[in-house]
Amino acid sequence: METNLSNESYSYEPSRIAPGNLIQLSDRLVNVRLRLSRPEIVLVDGFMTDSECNELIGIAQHKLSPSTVVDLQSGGKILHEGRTSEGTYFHRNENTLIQQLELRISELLNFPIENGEGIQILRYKIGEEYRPHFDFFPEQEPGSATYLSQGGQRISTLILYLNEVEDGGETIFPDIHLSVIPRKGSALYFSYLNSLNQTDPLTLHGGAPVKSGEKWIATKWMRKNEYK
Ligand SMILES: O=C(O)CCC(=O)C(=O)O
Ligand SMILES: [Fe+2]
Repeated sequence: METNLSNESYSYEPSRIAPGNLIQLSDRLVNVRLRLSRPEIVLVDGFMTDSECNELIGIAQHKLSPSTVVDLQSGGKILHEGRTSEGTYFHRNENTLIQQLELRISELLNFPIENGEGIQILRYKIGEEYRPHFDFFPEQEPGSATYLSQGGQRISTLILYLNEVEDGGETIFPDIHLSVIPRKGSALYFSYLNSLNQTDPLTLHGGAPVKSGEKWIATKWMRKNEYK
């Protein structure tokens, strides 16, 4: 008799990301550096050039404000001690660089641009962090309803590292004991919603406190349906 010792409830499905060590996108060749299948995590190098990273930081740095989290009761955005970065958003298509990145992301993920939220930029200074959390919305909480009404549940996250962090600032997955060290131009993908609408609890993750230097990232969340 087969016994499910792992106590797993999430059913894993084939990756959307192409196989192989190198992936040719229409404007870049990117190198896959790590693939994990449970949970699904893919790390690629060379997703952005240094000058694209610098340009993105340059246009974001003047419009940062303190990061918020969703209040699960009201659906409003609130400040929270677990998330101490500053950030900003770009609308889809907001400028040429954003447009190019959105096309590249959509090609890497084999998923429609229209399902993407606007790119979020975050800056963490020394001591700032984002404590472990899920990027999907808890379906049973009243505060999730407004978010879920704009394109449905999130299915995946792509984090773009825009600079090198002198020390600290890893993206951590505590339940699988994984830390990813930021590298300028690299992209970290993880997915957590399958076609059965199950969400993967192993994708609990956070941004560890920066110990030295600054950390800049851009984040693209994909929704199940078109995001409006
Ligand atoms: O800072 C990180 O590495 C993680 C960021 C993150 O989890 C998020 O933006 O949702
Ligand atoms: Fe997150």
